[in-house]
Amino acid sequence: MAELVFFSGTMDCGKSTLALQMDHNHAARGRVGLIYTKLDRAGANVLSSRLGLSRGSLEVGDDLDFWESTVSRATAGARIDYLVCDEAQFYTAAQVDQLARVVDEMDVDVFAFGITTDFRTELFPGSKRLIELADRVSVLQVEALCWCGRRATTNARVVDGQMVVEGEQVVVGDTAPAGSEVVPEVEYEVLCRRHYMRRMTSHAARAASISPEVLPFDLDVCAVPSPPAHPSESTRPPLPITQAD
Ligand SMILES: Nc1ncnc2c1ncn2[C@@H]1O[C@H](COP(=O)(O)OP(=O)(O)O)[C@@H](O)[C@H]1O
Ligand SMILES: Cc1cn([C@H]2C[C@H](O)[C@@H](COP(=O)(O)O)O2)c(=O)[nH]c1=O
Repeated sequence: MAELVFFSGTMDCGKSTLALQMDHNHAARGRVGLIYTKLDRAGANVLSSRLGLSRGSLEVGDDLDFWESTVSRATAGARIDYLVCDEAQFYTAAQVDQLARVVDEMDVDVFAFGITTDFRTELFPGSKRLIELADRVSVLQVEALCWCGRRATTNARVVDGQMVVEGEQVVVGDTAPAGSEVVPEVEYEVLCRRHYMRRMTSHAARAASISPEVLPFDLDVCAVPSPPAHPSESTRPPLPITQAD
């Protein structure tokens, strides 16, 4: 029986890589699928992974009706066993309903991939509907890590070097590679919840650790360890929020 599965996680946890692997594995067994994505960083009609793999794909526009499109392809004689749907957080709730209908009425598997929450820690519309409707929600096993070494569960947006919590929900962008000198206008950084709440990006933590103003505080708290973090970090006293801003 076909399934609607939502593979979810933070940015940079391997979703697009898994999407390409799922397609590869199913195609290798003779199944026929369609690959969809929306607003991939690499441009329209491409599903790309940071591991360097990419594939041509169908671009999802707001006016795409997955049900109509799948029915018309099948009616024209195409065989469709599964749909791979990347960047599904950007899909509309109606499109997720259409995907569920494709699963239930056409027996086509739908493998959807996307981040759950935006830079404000609020659900994206597509992810919200997928969590509501999916047969399974699978959190990716590869954990993206916060700079402190804890598991990252949030996606912070950094504009001109400052973490922001207001703005447009959709701004296509990338996470900064470690040690990168070039700072784009908008980038993202995955953080653990506690450092998200304190607005403590790796850059802010590094700045705090070298600022003379933090000298009266426990410098160890402000130090920027290279992951994995010191195991005792979870027992350290919390940094005052004012220091993180
Ligand atoms: N140079 C590299 N060597 C090994 N793994 C890498 C490298 N670059 C990226 N990765 C892996 O790729 C993951 C990001 O994959 P990607 O599919 O682009 O993520 P997502 O779609 O979730 O944003 C990283 O978490 C890391 O595990
Ligand atoms: C948090 C957040 C992210 N985005 C964008 C940034 C990227 O283009 C994609 C996520 O892609 P990935 O393959 O999972 O890295 O989403 C956004 O538009 N708004 C946000 O709040």
